[in-house]
Amino acid sequence: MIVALDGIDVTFRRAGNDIQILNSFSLEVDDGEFVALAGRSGSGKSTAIAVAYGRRKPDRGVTRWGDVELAETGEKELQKIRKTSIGFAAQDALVFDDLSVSANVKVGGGTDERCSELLESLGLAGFSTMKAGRISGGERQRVAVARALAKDPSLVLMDEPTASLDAAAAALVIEQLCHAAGRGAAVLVATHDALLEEAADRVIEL
Ligand SMILES: Nc1ncnc2c1ncn2[C@@H]1O[C@H](COP(=O)(O)OP(=O)(O)OP(=O)(O)O)[C@@H](O)[C@H]1O
Repeated sequence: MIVALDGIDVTFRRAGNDIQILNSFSLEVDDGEFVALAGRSGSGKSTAIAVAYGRRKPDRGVTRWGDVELAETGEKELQKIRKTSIGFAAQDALVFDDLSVSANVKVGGGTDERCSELLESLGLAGFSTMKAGRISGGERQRVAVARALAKDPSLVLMDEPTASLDAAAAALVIEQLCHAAGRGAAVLVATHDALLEEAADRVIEL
């Protein structure tokens, strides 16, 4: 599902001043395309991902998922589309400590088979019955990635999905992102990771 941001402005108020983070920012990610959103810390990458997911309403500009314009669509309908078609992992992705690793992935939907396959591909097969509260930060990050991909979404939006990972674990995540684009999903990922930028079809600098 193509995601398009068109002429987006976002301004935050800080210490009594308005700071414009996004200024007429536009991007479009096509089906089957893997795009990395790069830029220095504080440049607005997370903000752009939040706008693309409809988590943050821009001050100006239009966001579209396919032919759905977010500002003109009710929250209930947006929620339905998110549930069926969008795989999202925030920078601080929520992992439920009291659920097992596999139950955490199943929260994202998808078949049991697909969830197991993702755990395997992301190097987590040995952890599937463990409570998520007992696994490491990097393992939690991969659980969040697996959950976002479990339903084979047609749009993938992630914020720094390899930030807590070493190169070997990051490579597993990157491979799954390439795989998602390969089966036709639009993939947009905010990142600082040079390996991820290298793997992307296109890098947009903020
Ligand atoms: N709700 C908010 N209120 C005020 N300022 C905010 C808010 N959210 C973000 N900002 C500011 O907007 C700027 C952009 O933030 P954002 O998180 O989008 O950057 P980023 O490029 O993702 O950074 P990083 O690479 O460090 O994660 C930062 O200076 C941040 O402090």
